Amino acid sequence: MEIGIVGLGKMGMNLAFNLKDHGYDVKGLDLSEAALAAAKKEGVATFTNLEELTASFNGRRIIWLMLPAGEPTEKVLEQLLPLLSAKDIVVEGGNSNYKDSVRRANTFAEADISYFDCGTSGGISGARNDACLMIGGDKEVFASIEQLFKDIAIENGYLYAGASGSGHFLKMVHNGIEYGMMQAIGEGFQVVEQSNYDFDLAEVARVWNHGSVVRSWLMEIAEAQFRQSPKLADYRGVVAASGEAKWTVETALEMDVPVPTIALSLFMRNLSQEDDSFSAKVVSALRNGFGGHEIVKK
Ligand SMILES: O=C(O)[C@H](O)[C@@H](O)[C@H](O)[C@H](O)COP(=O)(O)O
Repeated sequence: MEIGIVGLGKMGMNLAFNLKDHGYDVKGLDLSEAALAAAKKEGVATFTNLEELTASFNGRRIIWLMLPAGEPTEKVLEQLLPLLSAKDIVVEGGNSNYKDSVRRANTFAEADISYFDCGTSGGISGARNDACLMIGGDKEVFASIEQLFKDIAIENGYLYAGASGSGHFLKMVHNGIEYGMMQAIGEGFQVVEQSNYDFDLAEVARVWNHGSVVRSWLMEIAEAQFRQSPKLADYRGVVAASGEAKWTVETALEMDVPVPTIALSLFMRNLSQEDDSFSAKVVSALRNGFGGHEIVKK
């Protein structure tokens, strides 16, 4: 089966190799020469533009996008639409907002092109060997390409989630949960680290990974990181947020569903980006104003 991967970044490249391992005729497109060379070395046919990529198929095209969400994905989809034919298939595997996925699926449906939103989890190693996939789109067309998802996913690691948008909806909520779990692990280890005991954090993570309620992949990652850098002394506590937890909170607000843990986890990341927050300065000024409490000056 021929399949085109647009975007040979960390995720796309490994997905291409995963597909290659499963006998697919993989075609890769990227703007980076280094990425194209790396893909070619592993037997992926490489392309530098969508026209040539789409023209290279012998039959029904399956184009899998693995691009940063937002503008890059939107632009490529706009360019791709006129190059495809009825019955072709698009799989969008980035971290897109599910509302964008619904809109895009409707646009492609007008040209009789099936559009699947595919929430992809498991990081780089997942993309390479055993992905976790949440897929939204037409059920019958999904059945016709189900083997594709089965092949690249871990056993039991794919789900036909429902109508368009449902795949990215699930991935959005998944990432909200991810934020909450990571924040809780971070807070717990701060208490452990600042206690009067002389704990070896890697060893704490190790024992929690064996039989405890909180054993998990995240805890395994914590163990590995603490082994590399026992107190993370060379790290700064600055954490980015790509958008999905924010969408989870926005969606929950629209639905009147309380998500305090996910919301606070998101706010903690936002706060981590500020060296010295203005809100804390205001609180300090107010406290000084009514109580004469000391202001810590620069
Ligand atoms: O399930 C996954 O494999 C992850 O969720 C993955 O998608 C990644 O971690 C996010 O892109 C990071 O998101 P943040 O930048 O918001 O932490």
